[in-house]
Amino acid sequence: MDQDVKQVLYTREQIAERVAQIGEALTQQYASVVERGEQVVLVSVLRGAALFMADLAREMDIPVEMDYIAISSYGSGAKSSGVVRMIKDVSSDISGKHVIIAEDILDSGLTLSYLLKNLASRGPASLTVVTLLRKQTRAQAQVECAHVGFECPDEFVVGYGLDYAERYRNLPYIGILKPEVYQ
Ligand SMILES: O=P(O)(O)OC[C@H]1O[C@H](OP(=O)(O)OP(=O)(O)O)[C@H](O)[C@@H]1O
Ligand code: HPA
Repeated sequence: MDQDVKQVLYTREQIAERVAQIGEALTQQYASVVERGEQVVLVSVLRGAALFMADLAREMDIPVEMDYIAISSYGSGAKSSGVVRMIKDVSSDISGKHVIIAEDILDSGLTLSYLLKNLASRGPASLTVVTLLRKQTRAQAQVECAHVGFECPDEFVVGYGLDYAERYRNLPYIGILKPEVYQ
């Protein structure tokens, strides 16, 4: 897989360090909520963000529920189809809970815009977005993020959960995919 990567952007160590920082910040941010006996739920957007959430959850020193939602808009291509589809809903009722959406990448913003609207309609106590990567692209729907791991260049990236046609998710680092692989 390494030979298909043009440039490594974030190493395994850099990702681990940043995820730990975000986990610590969230622990502090939600400490009072937990003290009041309210529930915090981490929602991972499958499939890409599964690795990020698994690592993030272990960097948080407060009790959290873990749930999963599956959304797809890229299919097997490198461009958003523009049509966001929910493939799997969360398993539990999120009303009255503090929801933290853990996403791997904010690119066009379509996925998160859809998700925020959808989850907000269920009456959570609060709704926050944490994304590991935010792409520096001009055409992006406005999505407010509580934490961004890295501001990433406008290139197609893979690894640490991010795929191209279901490949490269298990790369331990994040890198730019060689354009000849997807063009
Ligand atoms: O901001 P956007 O342009 O909407 O792109 C971001 C979304 O695209 C990818 O998901 P994808 O649809 O490829 O599904 P996957 O997580 O299963 O790879 C990625 O994991 C994000 O969820
Ligand atoms: O750059 C990307 N890589 C992988 N999946 C993605 N989904 C949106 N942007 C990307």
